[in-house]
Amino acid sequence: MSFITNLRRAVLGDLPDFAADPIGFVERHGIGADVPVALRLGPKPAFLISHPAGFQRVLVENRDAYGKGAEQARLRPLFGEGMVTASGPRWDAARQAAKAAFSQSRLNHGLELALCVLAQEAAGLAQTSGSEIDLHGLMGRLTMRMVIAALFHERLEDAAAADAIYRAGCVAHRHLSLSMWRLVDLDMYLPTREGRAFRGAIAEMERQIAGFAQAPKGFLAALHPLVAEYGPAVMRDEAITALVAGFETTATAGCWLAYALARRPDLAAWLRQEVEENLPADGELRPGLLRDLPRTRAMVQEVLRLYPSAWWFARTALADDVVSGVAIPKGASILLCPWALHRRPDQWADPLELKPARFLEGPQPDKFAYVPFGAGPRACIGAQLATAELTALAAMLVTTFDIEALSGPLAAQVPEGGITLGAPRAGMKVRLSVREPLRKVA
Ligand code: HEM
Repeated sequence: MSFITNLRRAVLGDLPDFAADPIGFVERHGIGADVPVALRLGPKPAFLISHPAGFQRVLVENRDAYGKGAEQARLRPLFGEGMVTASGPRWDAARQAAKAAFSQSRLNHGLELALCVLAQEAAGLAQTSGSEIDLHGLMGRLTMRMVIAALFHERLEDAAAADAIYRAGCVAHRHLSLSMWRLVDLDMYLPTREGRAFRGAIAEMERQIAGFAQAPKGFLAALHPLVAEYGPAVMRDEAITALVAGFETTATAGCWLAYALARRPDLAAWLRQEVEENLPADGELRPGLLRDLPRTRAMVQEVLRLYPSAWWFARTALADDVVSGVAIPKGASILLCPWALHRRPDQWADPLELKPARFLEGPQPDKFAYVPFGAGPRACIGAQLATAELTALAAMLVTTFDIEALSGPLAAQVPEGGITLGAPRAGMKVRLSVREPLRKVA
């Protein structure tokens, strides 16, 4: 090895290897490991965790010894002190307020609006029946509108506003993915093009959220006690947090779900039969119906097993600990990796096969072997919403369209592996052709 290579390795550790091929890196190091794997990501020690007992220890058993430390600093310009980045009493208060927002009745109303948006978008897609579509762009625009409808009870019918907030979400997400493994995020300090674009995206989201906050509904209305305690910036921080946490994760899952259905017409037909048997006479999807579609939900669960949008998430050790016999020093970074966990052959029969029926039959997986939404007190607040939205999306797709995959086999698709899993860099293309008369548009 040359002097430069040695120096680079001494300073950056495993970072260059990780950044060059993130998915390959965690597969090589993580799948099958029964203890935390020591890594060096920059100057700090780090550990990759991809076994159930490790998730259990860090997220539940000894959770007070792990915090959302340095890893979250990169998110602060965007999320401020929102729920993802906050800790202590501020986090506690936000979580309580959000629980009220996600109560069954509030959620149902938001979901009804999200389903109207889905029906509208399906009608739009039907007009271009037979054309080639890139799934990531389609799902991004669709889920941004659905999440805004579900959370803020706004249908965002103005196409220019919908486009602007979608683009802002993409820029913000891309910046977080690019800066994630840099030792210093210079874009935050220098007048670079990237930095300007990121700040512009934040400003656009703030502008639209300020508009929604003028007559707060849904999630924003539930934040009142928090605003009274912590001041008006809470509204901005929590709304951007929920929007960004909820949009790209759901879009990524929607992409893999649609592509999986395209590659597996047998599964699409299996789902279609279930949905058609349960759809009311007017053919409209409603929130209550989504609970009665076990096959469709199992498909969503299986897609989130093989393609978990949150394919890794991080903690910082706040105290020394021992995880499965390995000493974890205070200050170490912990990478928890659902991608590697969900593909363990000791936990899943045929782990690389898409088999939704595994969630309907036979023994269910260890609680800590399946964590697409995390676990413990900081598990995803939007899990129920995301599952409902994805179930509705699958139901709409199989009953409305024939989906033809144009980008090759599912197993050959390698996700980008940024801050969320993402789609392959080259995109995933499909052709959507209308199957039958469209459902009524709300
Ligand atoms: C398929 C879609 C989604 C996936 C896979 C997902 C996954 C996750 C995961 C794994 C965590 C835990 C991260 C950690 O422990 O560090 C999390 C947290 C969170 N998610 Fe989601 N999420 C999704 C959709 C949503 C939606 C729709 C919302 C909108 C409300 C949302 C809001 C949040 C928030 C606010 C947190 C932070 C919770 C806390 O720290 O207390 N997520 N999500």
